[in-house]
Amino acid sequence: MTFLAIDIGNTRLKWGLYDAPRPGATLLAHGAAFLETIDTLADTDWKALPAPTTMLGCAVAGDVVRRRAEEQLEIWDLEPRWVVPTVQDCGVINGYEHPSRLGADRWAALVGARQRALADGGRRPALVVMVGTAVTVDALDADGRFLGGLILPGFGLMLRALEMGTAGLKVPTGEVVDFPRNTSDALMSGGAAALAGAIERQHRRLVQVTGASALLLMTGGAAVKLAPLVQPPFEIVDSLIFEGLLALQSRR
Ligand SMILES: Nc1ncnc2c1ncn2[C@@H]1O[C@H](COP(=O)(O)OP(=O)(O)OP(=O)(O)O)[C@@H](O)[C@H]1O
Ligand SMILES: CC(C)(CO)[C@@H](O)C(=O)NCCC(=O)O
Ligand SMILES: [K+]
Repeated sequence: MTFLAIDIGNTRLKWGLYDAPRPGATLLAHGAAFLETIDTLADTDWKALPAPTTMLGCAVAGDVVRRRAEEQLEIWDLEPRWVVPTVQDCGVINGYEHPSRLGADRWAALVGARQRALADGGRRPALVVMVGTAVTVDALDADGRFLGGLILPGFGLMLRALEMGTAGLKVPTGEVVDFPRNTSDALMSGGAAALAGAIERQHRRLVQVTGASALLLMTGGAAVKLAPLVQPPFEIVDSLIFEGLLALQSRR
């Protein structure tokens, strides 16, 4: 009963093949592909994979990209299924004004975070941070209620905006440092400080509002860039979205 989890973001498609569709399943194989290259997955990364029995994905890059992914899935006898956020699932209550308009990746990550909070005794709120093309900072209280969250530009979008809107800010990628003394480091550190500040602020608010010490879980390709700056103790969980997809699939 193998299970394929897919996360289509705005930059890359990430996939993971598990030995079963349930939390705690073993990851058998995984990979990532930039959206420009996903049309070759069936002929490359997926070609020699054992056929998945079921799949569940979250896709936030639009219908066209999702359909391109579905074409690649045709090598297997598989019904493509995609997450649509609901009012409640797997112990998470969706507080969005229009629950289905919440990003499916955010919903999956919240479900994954709730699984971890429950494993941790269940009485801790959690702040769920995804650092991808866009950055999201989502708050979950101790009862699994999604209180709401922020959407910010990711590193790439921030840098591109500064590049496009100025004459003199076209420079190579820099490092995150406290007091930058060249343009590259100033840009990279500025972006990192903006994101770290938002994360710390939401974490502080969540602790104030819930009166409990909140878990801080970070995921996404660029989460490691923030690690040196973020003050509250945090855990980087690369597979957070996949963990949510496993939980969502297991209760169907
Ligand atoms: N020149 C750059 N310098 C530093 N960071 C960059 C640059 N270009 C892009 N990035 C950042 O790298 C990250 C993209 O990494 P990655 O593809 O691993 O993210 P991701 O989690 O797969 O994103 P998504 O899920 O949105 O597709 C984004 O945060 C992006 O903003
Ligand atoms: C915010 C992103 C881009 C993060 O990947 C995605 O979750 C998305 O497109 N969300 C839809 C809008 C929303 O979540 O309010
Ligand atoms: K993402």
